[in-house]
Amino acid sequence: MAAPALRITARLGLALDGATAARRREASAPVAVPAAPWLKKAAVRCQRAVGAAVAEKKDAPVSVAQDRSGDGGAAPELTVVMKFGGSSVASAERMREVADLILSFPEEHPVVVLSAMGKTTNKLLMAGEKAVGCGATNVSELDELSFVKELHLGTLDQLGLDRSIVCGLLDELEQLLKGIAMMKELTLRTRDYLVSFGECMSTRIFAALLNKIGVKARQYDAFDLGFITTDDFTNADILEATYPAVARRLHVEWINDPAIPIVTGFLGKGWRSGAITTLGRGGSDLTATTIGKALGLREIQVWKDVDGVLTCDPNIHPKAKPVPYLTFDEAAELAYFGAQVLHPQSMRPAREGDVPVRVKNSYNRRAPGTLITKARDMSKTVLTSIVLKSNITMLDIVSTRMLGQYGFLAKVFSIFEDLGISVDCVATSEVSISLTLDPSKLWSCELVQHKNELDDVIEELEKIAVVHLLQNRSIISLIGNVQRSSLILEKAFNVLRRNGVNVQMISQGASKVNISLVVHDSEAKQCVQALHSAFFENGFLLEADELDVLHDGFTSHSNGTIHSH
Ligand SMILES: Nc1ncnc2c1ncn2[C@@H]1O[C@H](COP(=O)(O)OP(=O)(O)O)[C@@H](O)[C@H]1O
Ligand SMILES: N[C@@H](CC(=O)OP(=O)(O)O)C(=O)O
Repeated sequence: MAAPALRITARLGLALDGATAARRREASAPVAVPAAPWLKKAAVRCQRAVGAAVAEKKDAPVSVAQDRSGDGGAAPELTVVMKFGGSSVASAERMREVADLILSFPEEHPVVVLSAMGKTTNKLLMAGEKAVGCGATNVSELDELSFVKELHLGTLDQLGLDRSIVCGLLDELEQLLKGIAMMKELTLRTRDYLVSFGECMSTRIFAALLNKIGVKARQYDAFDLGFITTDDFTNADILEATYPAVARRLHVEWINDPAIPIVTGFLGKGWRSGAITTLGRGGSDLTATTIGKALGLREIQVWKDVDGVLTCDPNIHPKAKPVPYLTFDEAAELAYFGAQVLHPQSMRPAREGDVPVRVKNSYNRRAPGTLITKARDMSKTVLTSIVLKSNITMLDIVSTRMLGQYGFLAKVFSIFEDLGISVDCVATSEVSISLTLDPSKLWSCELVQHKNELDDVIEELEKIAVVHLLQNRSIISLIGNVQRSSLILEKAFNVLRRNGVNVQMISQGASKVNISLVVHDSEAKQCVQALHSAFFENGFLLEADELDVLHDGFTSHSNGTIHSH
């Protein structure tokens, strides 16, 4: 396709209203908080319990929880959010490590947000899918149900905690799966209820662990804490009412009875249905940033299993390295365009509340991680990170000139709006539009599988245009300083040309941090690897000063040339 004359990038997140009959799961009984006070005595017990578990590890010094109330009087303010993802709390040992990690910051008064343990969410989803076809009597035998039971009960046993902490939830889970088997149906609403068990159990176990070692903790289900969302099951958006509700509840209970809040990530309550909703896969990051904004905290820490946001997905390129600083815009763009490390919407509350986000490694706590803030010095920045989003559907739409340019663009986008389909990248010329469709709004399956939705779009578009459907495409996003776009593009296209890759669409975001290139799926990984080598491994970025000179020379002398590095 010829390169379009004018390029814009647009995102249309289109909400589907899922008003359904109200039904809500009863909030589970809160974890009992032992009488042990939030005081120095607790520190001694913490040292014994947690210290014993990790004392031999040289890189994980145990610092003991101090008297966090300072003068022993009024509770100090909550200071940070610490969010731990599934990989950070995947086992009893990991839970102990995370408890130790939290206690190693005695000066902090954290709100803790947890995801489900390990791969629990995937297992629950798989159990649900299988239950649809297996018959109610066979539900108890489902491997995935056994896995989830064994993981949680085994973890309680290893931590010396009472199995009753999750028994009620496990019974309820089995009942739900039997219900799915009887109905032979798994709706989006039921999926959310189903996966909620993961976070409900991990937080209860972790709160009980902290309480056992003498650190007062209080478990909260986000759907009871004040997380109010749209009723878009599996991909709900957080509503404004959430912020004051969450702030009030956490603040008042902390002041009256200081105990570390342990909050379920990922979950909310639909404002119309009153049912449990989820915030999209990886949504616990969004839970954390929402709490950070609600309470106006000093920092939001997102603890992962990598040393921060990396220059690319480490599964694509093992030489990916940590990016020390990012802006909210860069991080949002990176997440939106497919970097699994952060939830796409998670930067929004942090940016609105201007609360810095730190991405850290719970397996390597000394690593500095990535600090994400509103602004940073971009003067030496060329490229920050390369992101790949695969299995994308692309549409080339060429006007049949039945409409003027304005009418054409408006009509095309109104078709997507009416059908509730999100658009990722757009490149336009006067009479044509190329765009990619965003599969991320859909739950673990790609848009291309939703044949009817696509057929409807194409049928509507064909009333005003000639439409070509191009599947199995990938978007490679170059996140960086788009003020240096000529330099980035020159280098990128050199690499792509050397690798014989034909770029099918190019789009530069208005946010000035992202250039997106669309290539065929089959070439995409190899492209990212070659681009990573060129930009990050051959001293290219170390020559930023030199690039400055070249860049300035280029802009001030229009006939100047930039040498390929
Ligand atoms: N640019 C990137 N930087 C860091 N990690 C990335 C990137 N792209 C993909 N990843 C993947 O994201 C994973 C961390 O995100 P995630 O699994 O959601 O963490 P958690 O479950 O701990 O919240 C890493 O293990 C890594 O494989
Ligand atoms: N457990 C949910 C929510 C989440 O945020 O998980 P994680 O932090 O492990 O990506 C999921 O798997 O999507």
